[in-house]
Amino acid sequence: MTATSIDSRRIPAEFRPMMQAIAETGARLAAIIRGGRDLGAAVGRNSDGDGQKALDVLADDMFREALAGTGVRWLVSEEQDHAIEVDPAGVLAVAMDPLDGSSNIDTNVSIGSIFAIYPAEDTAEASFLRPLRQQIGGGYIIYGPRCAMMVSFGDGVQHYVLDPATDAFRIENTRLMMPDCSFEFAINASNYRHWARPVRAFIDDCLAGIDGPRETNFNMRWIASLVAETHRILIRGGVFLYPADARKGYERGRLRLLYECGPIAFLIEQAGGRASDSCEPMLDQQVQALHQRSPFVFGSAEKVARIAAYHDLPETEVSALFGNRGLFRA
Ligand SMILES: O=P(O)(O)OC[C@H]1O[C@](O)(COP(=O)(O)O)[C@@H](O)[C@@H]1O
Ligand SMILES: [Mg+2]
Ligand SMILES: [Mg+2]
Repeated sequence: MTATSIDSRRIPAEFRPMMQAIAETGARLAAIIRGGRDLGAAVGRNSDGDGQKALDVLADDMFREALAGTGVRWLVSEEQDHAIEVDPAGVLAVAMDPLDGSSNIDTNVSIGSIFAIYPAEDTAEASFLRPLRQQIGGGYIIYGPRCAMMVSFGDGVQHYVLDPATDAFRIENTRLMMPDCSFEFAINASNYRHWARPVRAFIDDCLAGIDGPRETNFNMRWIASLVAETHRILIRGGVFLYPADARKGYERGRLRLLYECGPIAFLIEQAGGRASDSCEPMLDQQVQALHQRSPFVFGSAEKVARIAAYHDLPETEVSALFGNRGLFRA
């Protein structure tokens, strides 16, 4: 059996061995997901208290083994409490969500792997506890009807698709730009009662459709796989929200800053969109802890700016009926 390859012509030389390892592991995982059984079996809990499925653990082991000897010094994973020194001679630091969307494993819905790349420093802390804007690369692999990869090294987003006939990730788009307008929003609406007023007000105004202040009908989507939502938004536009809410443990949202929000925000900005923690640009955030969570909003630039604007409204206006909100007065 030949090894999976990736068209590496647009990948800077220093990242090629690492990207080859990520591509090979992604293709192996795609094959396992296509044919596997019991991948969704519960096997334990990670340091953050999240349940681990068999595929979470398998993906974590596979990426860790594959990245040895590829220029990676430090590795952080959602499934590991602490950073691991993979190779003292490495010059890169990689933070990974090895398997994103694990609640969807049993249901045959798209899942993925997410990675953020930083320059390696002398310690794991210095390599990862830094502003997200210091990323030098980031991307994801999506295991869906097609296995595809989106990756950026700071010069646009490259879109690859795994061709099953050749076992090669061929490049589909060398500089993907997301549509700047769309009428789709993604949020887990079952949490409505727990949201802060500005989030409720934004969603109320979308739901009011043509009869509301936006005078437009919207569609709602929620896949519960960050990678799948990102892929749709990069291809078709729209906006994603996982805000902070009043549930215990969700005061800072659900998604992890270092290996979920950071790399997705990096890709979205590179594709012409915007990403925030609801108010401030996501890439301006400073990572304080490896498994820290953050509220996360991303997508078409205008929508992300609008959501931040709702947070600036005075309390009386977010509580008011939409017709009275200052945002919609001439
Ligand atoms: O189940 P919820 O609260 O809707 O959360 C869904 C979110 O959780 C996640 O599954 C978290 O990722 P993991 O599966 O890697 O823990 C995201 O992919 C998704 O956006
Ligand atoms: Mg995840
Ligand atoms: Mg995960």
